[in-house]
Amino acid sequence: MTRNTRDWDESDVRIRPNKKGSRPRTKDRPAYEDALIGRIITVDRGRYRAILDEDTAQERIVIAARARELRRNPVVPGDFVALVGDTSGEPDTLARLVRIEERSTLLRRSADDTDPVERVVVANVDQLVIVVAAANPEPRTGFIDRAIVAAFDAGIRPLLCVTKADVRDPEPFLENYRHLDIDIIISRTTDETATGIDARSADGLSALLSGSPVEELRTMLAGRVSVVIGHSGVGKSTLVNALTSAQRATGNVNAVTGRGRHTSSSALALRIDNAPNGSWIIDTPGIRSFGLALVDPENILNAFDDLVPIANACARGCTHKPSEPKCALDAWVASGEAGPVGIARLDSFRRLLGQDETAEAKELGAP
Ligand SMILES: Nc1nc2c(ncn2[C@@H]2O[C@H](COP(=O)(O)OP(=O)(O)OP(=O)(O)O)[C@@H](O)[C@H]2O)c(=O)[nH]1
Repeated sequence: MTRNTRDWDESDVRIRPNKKGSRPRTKDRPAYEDALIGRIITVDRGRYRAILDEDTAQERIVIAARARELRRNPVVPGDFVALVGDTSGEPDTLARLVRIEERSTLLRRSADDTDPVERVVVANVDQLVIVVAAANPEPRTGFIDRAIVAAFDAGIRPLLCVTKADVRDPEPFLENYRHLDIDIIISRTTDETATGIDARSADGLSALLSGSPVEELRTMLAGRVSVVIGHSGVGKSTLVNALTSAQRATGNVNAVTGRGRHTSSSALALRIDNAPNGSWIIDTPGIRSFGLALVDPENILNAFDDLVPIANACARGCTHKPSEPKCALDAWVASGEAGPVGIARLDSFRRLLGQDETAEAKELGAP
């Protein structure tokens, strides 16, 4: 006779001693209905740091280990997870992570030469902040396009943040993005000490960032969870520090993560200062690529709401690429109804569609 699963606790997980059959059977797993739900902020060598009772007086960081039955399931920053056992967050305690809640979005890093496995990077993010420098290092449209495709495909809103506009005018290269519906923030350093935001970079030096672009970005990130990507040296750390500085100044970052940021090699969720509850930014050191192998063209098309009704006339299975003999988007241009803006939008759409064509295009850093 089966017991009511409500009576079960974690000790009811049946672990069979047999080597081959050590995973508990699905039907025997308890539901953990009394588990607490937390947000994963970072993962470090098999230990998961979750924030519990967020934005309440009981808020605490709990360190957890993954339950045996989840060992094949990646848990990443941004995940909401169910925790049982000691969830006090007291020093030297360890909770047990027993379930990953359903994810609203998921970003994957593509396989590359050194790592053949496609890995999950972050979960449940609303926005992808793509940071590029106007110069030093040079901006690469390939990198940006692939990141935009990855975001559209995952149902995440992309934002483009151009740094170092004090070094070079970014407008000529931004022409490539004016026909996409994405917000662009242009950041620069300033001499105005009264309005500038002093932010430390990854190398420990300070840069005085012009205040208004940082505030514009802060507004766009308000109340949302965003992930930030960019090549080394573009000023990503400087920007993230400008948005999360109060935590660092008060030393909370170390309390939260247990280590200094520059030693961090995994993604890390940080709370944005002077922003409403639930405003988080996830920094992704060293992550330069996203999986584009299985991009669905319809997901890209959906980001171009003016093209959707036109493309509805296409035959089923039309990829909308220029090679399609009867794509309704070509007929629209030929009829003269598209106009110059429509033509530019179609060009942008097709440029993004082309991003999944070659194997090396999977690597965001490819020139
Ligand atoms: N001129 C100028 N320099 C900037 C700007 N933003 C950042 N920098 C400088 O660019 C350098 C690199 O900045 P970081 O923030 O460390 O760059 P990063 O992208 O985090 O680099 P990694 O940590 O290597 O990934 C630092 O010396 C910054 O002070 C800017 O808007 N203008």
